[in-house]
Amino acid sequence: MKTRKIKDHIYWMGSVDWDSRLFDSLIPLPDGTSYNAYLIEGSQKTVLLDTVDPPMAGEFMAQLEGVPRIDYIVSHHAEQDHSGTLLQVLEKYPGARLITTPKARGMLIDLLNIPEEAFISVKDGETLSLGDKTLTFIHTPWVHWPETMVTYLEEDKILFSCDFFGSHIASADLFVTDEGRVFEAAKRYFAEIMMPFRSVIKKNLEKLAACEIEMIAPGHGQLYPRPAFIVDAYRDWTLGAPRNTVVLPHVSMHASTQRMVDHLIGALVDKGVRVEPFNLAVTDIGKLAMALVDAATIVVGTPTVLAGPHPYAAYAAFLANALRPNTKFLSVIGSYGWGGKTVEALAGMIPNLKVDVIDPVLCKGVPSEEAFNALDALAAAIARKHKENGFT
Ligand SMILES: Cc1cc2nc3c(=O)[nH]c(=O)nc-3n(C[C@H](O)[C@H](O)[C@H](O)COP(=O)(O)O)c2cc1C
Repeated sequence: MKTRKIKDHIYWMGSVDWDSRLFDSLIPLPDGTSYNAYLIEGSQKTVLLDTVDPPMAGEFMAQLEGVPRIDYIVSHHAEQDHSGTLLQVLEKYPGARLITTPKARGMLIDLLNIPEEAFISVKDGETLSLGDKTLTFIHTPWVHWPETMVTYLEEDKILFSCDFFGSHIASADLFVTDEGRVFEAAKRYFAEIMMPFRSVIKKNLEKLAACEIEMIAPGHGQLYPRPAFIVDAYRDWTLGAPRNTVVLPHVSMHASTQRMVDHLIGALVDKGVRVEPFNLAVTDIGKLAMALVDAATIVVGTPTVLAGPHPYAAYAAFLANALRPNTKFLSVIGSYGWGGKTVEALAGMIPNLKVDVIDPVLCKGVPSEEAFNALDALAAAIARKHKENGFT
């Protein structure tokens, strides 16, 4: 992809990664992603905002061939998908100074061996004049590492937000054209990357409310010409109450747990509770993460395997614990052959979740009438608790 003009003297640079299907060796990328860098030419100084993932360096450096001078490079975030090409850029522009938060300075030295003399550390709210354009650096810690910041371009009212408000989408459209599609991708991104830091993100959103923003230019995905769309979505994901929804990650080897899951889905639907089941043997964990953003209850469906939960169920519990959703209730259902500590093991895996545990439903072998009745009672208890809490 070539450099693209956003407005006079403001350009998108970077790389659209159409084919990547896994990020951080963990996160599924059904729609690829992009690594966005930006170039701003002021009347006196030129600044580059971020770089690209090292495998994309060739494409990025080719874009820089037409750029004779860079005075400053802003590194919003030390993670390599944005910072990984900094050394090459500094080599090409040895006079350029690298602008970061004080924390990012240390991290970039540790991660990339960037020489100390390249840095200028900026305070929260510090400004930099490019002549006719003014940049304000706003520290936004834990979006999603401790060192992160964003840049506000005052004259053009553009927020360069790096991972904040990002989405993993590869597209030839520079700007968001389909808000529905981007909503889904941005919610997935929020769930996987931002959700563990929900409370600090809330504070960072409040901080940004002071800026009049006409466009958001993130580090991944398309640019937002209507920023309210994504800012409102972030407010909802961080401030909103959980919904009247059960997320039901489950796995079954010989169909007994599966029959329990099927029964519970029907019982919950009868009681007016939405259900999002995820068969862990085939599921995309990004979809599971996304569903956790606003689910009031998690029910894990698992057989007992070697005295504990099936490893896929353990993985789902571990993931939910790491992502720290705002879930309020949790239960476990499943089949066993002779005995074990499935519930105790799962309960020990979720110390971060502030949930009330609703009585589990375990049954020996294939589910009996008694087990189905217990599942009906579980569905009724969930529906009652959701109603008592006003979850809609
Ligand atoms: C590899 C393996 C290990 C198992 N380990 C246990 C166990 O430790 N304790 C137990 O009660 N049942 C154990 N079982 C039996 C299953 O829990 C039992 O067959 C259950 O009904 C399977 O549920 P499913 O049909 O949903 O897969 C094991 C089964 C398999 C295949």
